[in-house]
Amino acid sequence: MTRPTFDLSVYLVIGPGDCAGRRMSDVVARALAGGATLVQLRDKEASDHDMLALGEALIPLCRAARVPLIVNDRLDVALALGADGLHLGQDDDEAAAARARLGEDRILGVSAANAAELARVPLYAVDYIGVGPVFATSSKPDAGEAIGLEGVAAMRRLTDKPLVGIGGISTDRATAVIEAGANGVAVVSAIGGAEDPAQAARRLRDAVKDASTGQV
Ligand SMILES: Cc1ncc(COP(=O)(O)OP(=O)(O)O)c(N)n1
Ligand SMILES: Cc1nc(C(=O)O)sc1CCOP(=O)(O)O
Ligand SMILES: [Mg+2]
Repeated sequence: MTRPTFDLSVYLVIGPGDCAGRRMSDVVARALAGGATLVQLRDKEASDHDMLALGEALIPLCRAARVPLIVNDRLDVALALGADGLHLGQDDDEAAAARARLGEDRILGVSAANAAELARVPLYAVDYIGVGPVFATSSKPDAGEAIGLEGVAAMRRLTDKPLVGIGGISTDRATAVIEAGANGVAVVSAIGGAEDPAQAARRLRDAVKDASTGQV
């Protein structure tokens, strides 16, 4: 096994509570049909046991779409599930230790909102950086102050690592996030809360593609 290739363009971050009363697996299936390029299972309330069951429902969908499945926060669940990767924040497990347990064949992402947080990231150990909240969000009550597009641009100047913007990103705002220097957009409500998750994913993907081809 080698590290899965991954595409940050349209990164769906999702849990059962983010799906407007629908089954999470149905929403994820629709998002994948529309072109979501990466999926993260994120449920802050679930037990590890329940998280594992949720992940087991997503694995076949993601495998069929050849889209990596990332687990939020929980290294042991990611390993038990055979997930493709793990996402850690500044207050989660330490990234270098996580890399040692994950091995070289899984994707590891971390969050960093500014230069001070980036300085704490062992860049050699990580594959991408989640940057946010770019805009105000109601999907993460403990998110800090929005860093804005200037915050994304500042992070771009500080590192060559792949960056994915997160927080309050809609289709209308995706272009600006890419133009500010992100390689992709991570969203909860823009897809999870959309009436048509496939259409939402498709529109985000088109917006990211158009904005990316405009970059040098
Ligand atoms: C792609 C991506 N970027 C950032 C985050 C946020 O991670 P974290 O700061 O650990 O917050 P929680 O998601 O754990 O509440 C993310 N999950 N994904
Ligand atoms: C999971 C998460 N992390 C954030 C960060 O800033 O690190 S913001 C966020 C929630 C993003 O949800 P929505 O797309 O609905 O705004
Ligand atoms: Mg976390």
